[in-house]
Amino acid sequence: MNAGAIRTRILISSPFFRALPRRLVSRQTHSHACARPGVNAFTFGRISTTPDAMLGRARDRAQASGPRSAAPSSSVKPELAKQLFPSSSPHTHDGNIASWASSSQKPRPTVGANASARPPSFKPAAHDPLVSRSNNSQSRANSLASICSNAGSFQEELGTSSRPSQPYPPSSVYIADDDFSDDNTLELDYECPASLPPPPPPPAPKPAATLTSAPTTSQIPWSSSPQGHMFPPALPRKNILKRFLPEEAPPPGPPAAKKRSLPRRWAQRDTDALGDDDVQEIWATQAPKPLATPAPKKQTALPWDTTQSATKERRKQLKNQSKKSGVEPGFSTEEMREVTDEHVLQKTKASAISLSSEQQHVIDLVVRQKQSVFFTGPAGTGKSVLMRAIIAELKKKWARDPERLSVTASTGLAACNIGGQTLHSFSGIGLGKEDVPTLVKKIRKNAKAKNRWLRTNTLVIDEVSMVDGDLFDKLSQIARTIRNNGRPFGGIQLVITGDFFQLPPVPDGGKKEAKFAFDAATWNTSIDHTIGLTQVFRQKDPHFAGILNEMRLGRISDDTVQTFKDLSRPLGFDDGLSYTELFPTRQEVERSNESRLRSLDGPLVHYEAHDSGDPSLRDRLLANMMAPKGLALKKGAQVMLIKNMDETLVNGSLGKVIGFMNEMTFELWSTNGAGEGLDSGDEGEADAGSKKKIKAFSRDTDGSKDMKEYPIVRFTSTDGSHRVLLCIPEDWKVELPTGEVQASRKQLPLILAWALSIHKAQGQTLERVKVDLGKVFEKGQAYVALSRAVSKQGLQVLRFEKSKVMAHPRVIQFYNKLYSAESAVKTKKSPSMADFAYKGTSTKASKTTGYSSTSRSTGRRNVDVIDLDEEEAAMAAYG
Ligand SMILES: Nc1ncnc2c1ncn2[C@@H]1O[C@H](COP(=O)(O)OP(=O)(O)OP(=O)(O)O)[C@@H](O)[C@H]1O
Repeated sequence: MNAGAIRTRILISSPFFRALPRRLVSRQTHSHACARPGVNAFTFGRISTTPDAMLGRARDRAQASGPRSAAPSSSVKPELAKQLFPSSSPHTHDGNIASWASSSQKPRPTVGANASARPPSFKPAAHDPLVSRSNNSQSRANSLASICSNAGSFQEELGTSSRPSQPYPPSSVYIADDDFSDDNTLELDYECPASLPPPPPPPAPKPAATLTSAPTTSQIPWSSSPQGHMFPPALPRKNILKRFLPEEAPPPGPPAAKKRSLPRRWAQRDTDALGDDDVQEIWATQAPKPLATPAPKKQTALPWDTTQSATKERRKQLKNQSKKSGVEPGFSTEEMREVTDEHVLQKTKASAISLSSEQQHVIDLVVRQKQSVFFTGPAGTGKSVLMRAIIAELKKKWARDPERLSVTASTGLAACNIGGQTLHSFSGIGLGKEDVPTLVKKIRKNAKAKNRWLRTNTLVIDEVSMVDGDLFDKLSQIARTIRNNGRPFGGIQLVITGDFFQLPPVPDGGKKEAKFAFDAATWNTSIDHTIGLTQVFRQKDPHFAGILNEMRLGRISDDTVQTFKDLSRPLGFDDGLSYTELFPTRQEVERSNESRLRSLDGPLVHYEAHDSGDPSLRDRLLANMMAPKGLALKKGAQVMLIKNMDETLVNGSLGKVIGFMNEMTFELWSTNGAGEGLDSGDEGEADAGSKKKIKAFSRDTDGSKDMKEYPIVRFTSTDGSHRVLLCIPEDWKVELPTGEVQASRKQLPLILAWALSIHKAQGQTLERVKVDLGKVFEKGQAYVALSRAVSKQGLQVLRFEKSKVMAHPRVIQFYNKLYSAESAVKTKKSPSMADFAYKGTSTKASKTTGYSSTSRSTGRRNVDVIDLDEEEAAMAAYG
């Protein structure tokens, strides 16, 4: 049976099929009938003429046809029911998305009509989407509304759990001729096993076992060697074989088995996917010493590996090598040695992040359980780290179909941080001021935007606190209309993060106050789970984390006020590195950076960005880019890295410009010990002396290298060690999910970093920060500013006033209701809440943040809610 046949059967025997519109059924079956005449063609041909009645029979037949055909059905059914047909319609709307669609739609059959024509054999079961949808929708809407919308409605929600089912609203979904031009979106991410790629061959013997046993004897013939011998020899194998020619074999007797670690590439790869290169690498690594040439130094790509990825990897290594071994002109020999010493790199590489259990729980919900999730939590709880991990997982999942994942954020800067695009750009709505029918028409005219809506399975939205509630509703309705799917966001899985206590949406001209996303009518029905992250990673000091948390809630004690006032003392560090200043307004920022740059001696060096892309789009797309169009630097300038280089040199690392060199001179510095003879403390002379040498050297070169001078920056990396980097231009791209580049900018990965706006600093972690709260104008702004700091020791606060600490009452109410729901759940012990609730505990979290950590679910659709402790609840209740 081919894949198509199996797929069709599963559709028939699943609840999904019952909800398929008539025309789609006919189309699916028709194509199948054409492909496979005979029994199937007959069956499906009949279905295509009288669908509903035939569906029942087909399903019965499929079920009766034996365990083989029934198995996929039963295993798929609940999953599909859960994923495809949860409650959908926003309670503020009648569910008739036709009213949102363009007026040019033709009369169409409706799902409602199909539902009413269902034969008795389709009596709604617990998982029948056509019935439970209405039921779920109602109870879930109530449940969620009770949590987030109505002050006293939680009790009501508990009381409504036994409400009778309500019929599905009739005639609610219209189908346009081209609405199923992309039928496979309807399958979402389910594929029947037979349509998947063939299963991998049985696992190869464990590499560890193979590899450790190999060197113990020199007489391993090819036939008993690892499965690499199965592969046809390639040219370079000559070298490998040479090592194992009998005459070159070591003398008989077991040579001392040397403990060898696995090559990294081996460890990362599937053992059953060994290629020629792997064989070579394994042999190279395994070759006993006396046999042949010494084992080559550990490489991740061999010279003869000319695959694109290997070449890219090698280039990257070379680039990193030259960067990492850089020596700072003007530093003493000892300091230079310290910088170039390999141990610095070794040490820094050890500090990789491992996700906490609550972070992993969210990954599980999103990636494995395919739930729509909103995860929130105070500043520094690792929301961005988690989001990046989720994106990485989802990218792996959709490696073959990358358009299924769309990564967006509310602002350009936030989007850059996660390698995505703005929500506006993704949706193709421009500024999005028009009403939904107009926006839908606009998108339908834009094939790319329409395709994005149709192809997306998972939509990531970062920094949701800055997404306007009306925009959220519009997007949900647009998705439902364009995808012709009445579920929230047209069935797209949402992965949303942000902290509503941080910066709110920027209100547009007409509106007095911004509307939060959680105030959107469709918010509750769009989110399956709300998870509260509780473990603060940024601040290690529990007291500091605690007072920041007070600020977050806008309720600070007198002691806390005093603590912040005491932080007005100047910051003093003796390593020459200054602090970052944060200001509420952009003017203050520019003024500060310019004056600090002016105050430095020495010539100004300008770096103009090289932009490319469609000129009509380019400037707008690149306007929000962190990398500036023009950058002026001087020796001694304080800069911030705006791109991740490796584990310890990351976006946000602070550094100081210590000189300017071209790539050639920098290489010479690092490889030829160009720092010899430099006296520490005499940077000027050192520079001059070394440049003389370098000039002489560069005359001998063929001029193929870029001789432009770039800044050499001495960074303090995340583990506190110093790293020196020649900062050469990097690329920033604004691209579509397909990888098509819309605009790009080539610029140094640096910005002046004496001062930043608080809005730009959102999402950053700063070791040393001075905050001037004088002109704070926004709720959450003071909290965002102060919570960037890692410690009190690295924080200076100017013009702190209690009145500057403002939390939005609506936000307090929102979080407070999550708490109330949690309290109620604790009392009632709802049996269903355990289904998806986060069960891990985090004692560390309660120690460091004063939070208790479990999150619970409150209803059939399981909404996890944040569990606040008494103190916080008391504070939150104030709102
Ligand atoms: N699991 C983890 N283990 C160790 N460190 C972590 C972990 N998760 C996050 N961090 C660190 O905590 C700091 C804050 O993380 P992150 O910026 O993701 O927090 P956030 O919740 O997004 O903060 P904000 O709301 O302020 O943007 C970073 O320095 C990050 O490296």
